[in-house]
Amino acid sequence: MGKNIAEKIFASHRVDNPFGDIHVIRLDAVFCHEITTPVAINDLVERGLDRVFDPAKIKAVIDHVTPAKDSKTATQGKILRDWANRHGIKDFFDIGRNGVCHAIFPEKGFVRPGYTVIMGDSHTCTHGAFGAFAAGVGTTDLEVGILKGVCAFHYPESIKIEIRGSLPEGVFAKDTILTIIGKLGVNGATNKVIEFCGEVVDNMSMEERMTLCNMAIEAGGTCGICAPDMTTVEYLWPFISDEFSSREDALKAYQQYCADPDATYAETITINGDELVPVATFGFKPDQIKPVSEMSDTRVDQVYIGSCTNGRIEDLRVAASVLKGKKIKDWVRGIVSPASPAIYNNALDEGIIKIFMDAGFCVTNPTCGACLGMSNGVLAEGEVCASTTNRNFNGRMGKGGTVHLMSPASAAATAITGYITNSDIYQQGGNS
Ligand SMILES: CC(C)[C@H](C(=O)O)[C@@H](O)C(=O)O
Ligand code: SF4
Repeated sequence: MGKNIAEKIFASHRVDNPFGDIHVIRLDAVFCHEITTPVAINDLVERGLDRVFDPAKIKAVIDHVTPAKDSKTATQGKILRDWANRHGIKDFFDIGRNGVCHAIFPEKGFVRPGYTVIMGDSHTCTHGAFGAFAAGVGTTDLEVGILKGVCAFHYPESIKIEIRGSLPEGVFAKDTILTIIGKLGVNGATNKVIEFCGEVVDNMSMEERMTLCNMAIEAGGTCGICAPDMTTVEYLWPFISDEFSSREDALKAYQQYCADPDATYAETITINGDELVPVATFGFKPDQIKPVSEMSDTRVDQVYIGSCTNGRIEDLRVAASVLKGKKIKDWVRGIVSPASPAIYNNALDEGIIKIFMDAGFCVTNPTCGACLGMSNGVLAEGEVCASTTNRNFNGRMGKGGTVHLMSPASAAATAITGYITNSDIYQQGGNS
């Protein structure tokens, strides 16, 4: 019987099947950040197990609150930093070189098709964009991963989501995934892998695929996943050109992880890309969505552009194309956090940072910060934020605050009017 992508990855990484549907798989990478890994480190130290399975396969970054805002966050950073130094973890990204984990790790070429990756972070599903099985885990799994390089999973069933046709002008990967979550509901993919396919996905850049996979967890999915293709190979080529004699060879090797034509799925959903419109969330769950055009009476206090969902260069480019030559509304606080130093640098070189600043945005260093209401843009009670992030939970960006999730284009248009606004009003041009 044919296999889907996750089944192929499990088949090639399985080291044990101790009972039932529990499968122990070998890990190609364990990613770490300063919020969840210190808990695991302290526990391992206390148990006399202060070891790592392979320092080259562990990648660590201080990203959630950086620069540290208080003693507590400084200590969390210190625990991660000391641990990385003590174990010779070379891929450790500290202040000045750090960025949001799910932006910086792919950018460094750390994720490849067919890889298995865990991290103590729910948006680890982002890395499935590369045709990898990447899942967020809790402290115990993280400790086992760090020590032994393995992780136990329930054998995952997959939901296939085929997005046909093409996206209309002004509709983006973010609108697509929000619409999908709206259809699935926040528990619609619980413990399942969401395999995205179809013409729309085939035509997406790696950044757009990351936006898609990033929010799989918001429908309960263990991982989002896209089949590796030439777009994947092109993105990875600077990192893999020593391994393969040509891009075609790389593609051939990676295609072993594409789904078989007769693969089976728990469910198959077909979406017509041509029918999608710009959407935003209302309420406190990511499946509560409405067309942006129906939300024009929602006034916002803050607009945030950043995060592992939409803080990449293509996101900043599209937002800047909306903002160029305009000023944001006087009552709006605009904040943009490029998700990594490379993104920040590119945005500087392309004149994007200047466009943001001229429009009245504050530009922060690369960090999660405002996304989870920890720093650099926390909301006050009763305030409303239009945000390119992935969670609109009650109080997410600050106690008593409300978050409306949307694309960078919609967020930029909203900053200009001060009310939730469709970028159509300002933007003529491409979909990039
Ligand atoms: C801090 C971390 C545990 C958390 C997560 O896992 O998602 C954070 O990244 C978030 O987005 O809320
Ligand atoms: S940017 Fe937001 S969602 Fe992404 S890892 Fe950081 S806190 Fe979590």
